[in-house]
Amino acid sequence: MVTRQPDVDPAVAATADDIEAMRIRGAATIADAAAEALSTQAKRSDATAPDVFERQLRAAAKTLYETRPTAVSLPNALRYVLRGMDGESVSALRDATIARAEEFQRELARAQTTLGTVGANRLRDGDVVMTHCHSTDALACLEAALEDGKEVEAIVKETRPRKQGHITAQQLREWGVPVTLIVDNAARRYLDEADHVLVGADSIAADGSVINKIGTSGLAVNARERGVPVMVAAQTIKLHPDTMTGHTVEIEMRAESEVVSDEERRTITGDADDGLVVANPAFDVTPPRYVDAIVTERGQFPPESIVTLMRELFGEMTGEPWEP
Ligand SMILES: O=P(O)(O)OC[C@H]1O[C@H](OP(=O)(O)O)[C@H](O)[C@@H]1O
Repeated sequence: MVTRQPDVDPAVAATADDIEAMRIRGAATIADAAAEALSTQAKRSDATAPDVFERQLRAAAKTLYETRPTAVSLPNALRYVLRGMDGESVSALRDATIARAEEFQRELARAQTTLGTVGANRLRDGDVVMTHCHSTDALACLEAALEDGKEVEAIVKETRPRKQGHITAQQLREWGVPVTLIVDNAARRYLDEADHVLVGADSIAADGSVINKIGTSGLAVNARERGVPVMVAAQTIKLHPDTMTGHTVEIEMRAESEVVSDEERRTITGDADDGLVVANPAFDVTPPRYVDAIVTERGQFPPESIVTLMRELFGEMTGEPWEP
């Protein structure tokens, strides 16, 4: 459970729980939900003084921030909305915050659509695309290619331990795309049939490293060895400004229950039940040399040049998202 801050609306706390438990998941979807939650906090605030209203909003932001550490879209969303919290009275602050959250959500949706058209330009009619996990940014590229009348096929990696590849497969089948679902271990074999690897990102570091679902880096290394280009679909909300000042991106470690059941654990360890560590990192880091292009709503970039865009969009940012 997320640490509760005082004065946080129950609806905000519920959103935080949903993000933590991954009922709400995917970097862009988390950002959208966080903006929505801040808007809800603003609408429902019982504050009668501006400083109390602001304190409540910052407490809500901190509660949301503490859910999951890796996807930078979450703090970027919180910062964006809180920077619009402007006004001399509670009602002015409320209106400004709600309007800012709506603006953020609108821009988020627009960015994904624009990114999709850029990514689709990299895909040719008849291409086979290998995917990893479930990324709405990556799927936007495929959707735009389909809208352009291109026929594409997909090889979808299952993506252990949570099997989010199934969500990708379901979406692609709804769009009529032929799908071959494979276990993660079959990826290298099937790369011979793929024209592209297409993945999303939870964070992009200043050096162009891509932080995405565990297994992305191994896939990218194998793709390079096989000569298959790796395309990362990531809105600029995924750019991690703190990495410009030397900070690293924290990799979330998740519960062992996602990997083994209690029964499986007992089978392995017997009654002793010690000496077994189950490690479950949710993400890994793909170095820029294995990535061919980062596709954003501002166009596509070689990973090494992404820092230029990062500086232009974010400047040198410091401090926690909820700090003024
Ligand atoms: O923003 P979109 O492209 O939807 O997703 C980006 C990334 O977020 C997901 O993380 P998780 O499932 O929340 O752990 C996956 O790693 C995916 O590639």
